[in-house]
Amino acid sequence: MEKIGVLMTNPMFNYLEQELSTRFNLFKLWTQPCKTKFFQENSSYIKAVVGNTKCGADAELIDLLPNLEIVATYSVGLDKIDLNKCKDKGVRVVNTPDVLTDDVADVAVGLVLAVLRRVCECDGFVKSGKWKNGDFGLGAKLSGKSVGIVGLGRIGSAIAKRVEAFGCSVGYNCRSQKPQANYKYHANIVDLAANSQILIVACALTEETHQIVNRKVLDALGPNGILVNIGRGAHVDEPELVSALLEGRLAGAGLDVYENEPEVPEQLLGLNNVVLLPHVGSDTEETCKAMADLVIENLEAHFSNNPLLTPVI
Ligand SMILES: O=CC(=O)O
Repeated sequence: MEKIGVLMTNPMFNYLEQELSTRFNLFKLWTQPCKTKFFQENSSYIKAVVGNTKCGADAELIDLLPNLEIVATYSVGLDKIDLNKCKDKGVRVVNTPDVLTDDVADVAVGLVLAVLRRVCECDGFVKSGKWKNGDFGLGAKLSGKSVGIVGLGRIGSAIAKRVEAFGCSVGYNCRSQKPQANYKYHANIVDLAANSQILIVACALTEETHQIVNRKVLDALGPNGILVNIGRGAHVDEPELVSALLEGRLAGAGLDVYENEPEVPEQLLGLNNVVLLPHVGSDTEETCKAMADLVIENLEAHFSNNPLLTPVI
C-alpha cells in the first residue's frame, strides 16, 4: 500500500524525522529548492502536516493542501496554527501537552533563581579568575517571595507547585478563576503584578494575551520586580521591557522566548540583570522523545481511525 504523505515544515528532533520517515512518505519542506514546484507536484499526496513553534500551519499552507486531514504540532503551543481555518476545513489538530510540563516549569524556576542569585554572573566571575581579587556581591532571596503567575494551566500550575515548595506565596491571573486552585486570583494582570515580586508568564499566546505584559504591568511590578517569560515572546511588549530594564524600573528578567526568534533585542545582550535562554523550555532528551512519540502516536491513531490521544480540534 502506498505510504501516507506527511509534510514536515522545518527541521525538528532527528528521532522524530527518522520515525516519521519509516512510517510515512515524509516530505521535508525546508529541503525543497522551489516551493511552488513542490506544491504543484505533491500537494495532493499530503494528508498531514507536522509543525512546531517556528513554523506550523498557517492559512496559506492549509489552502495549498486539498487533502489535508490533520495538523500535528511538535509543541504544546498552538499559536503557529490557524485554528479557525482548520475548524472550517474539518482538519484535525493535535499538540504535545503534559509530557513537557515538568521541564518547562523547571526552566521557569531555573530562570527565577538564575536572575535572583545571579547564577550566570557568578559563573563568569569564577571562570574569568575575578574571584581571586575579591568576593562576588550579593544576590536576592527567592524563598518567601510573592510570585504572580499569568496563566494557571498545566505549566502555570506546575510552576505554582514548585515555588510553593520554596515558601513563596502564589497569585495568578487567568481568564476565569480556577475553583480548585488554592492561590489568590487576580482578575486583572496589573493587580497581580502590583502584588507580586516575581511575575511569570505561562499562558498560551492568543489575541487576548498578545502583549499582555505592557508598560502598565511592568510599572506595577516595579523597580524591585523580576519578570520571567517561558510562554511566547509576543506576550511581552519587548521595547517596553527593554526601557524598563535600562531605566531601572524593573530589577531583572529571565527570558526563554522572544517575539522574533532567534532575534533578541540587542540592548538585552549587555545587561547583567537579564538571563537569556534560546527557547529551550522543553528541550531535554527525555521530553523531546516523549513529544515525538506523541506526534507519531496521534498520526497513527488518526490514520487507523482510532481516537486521537491529544486532540485540540
Ligand atoms: O514552546 C514550546 C511549546 O509550545 O511546546
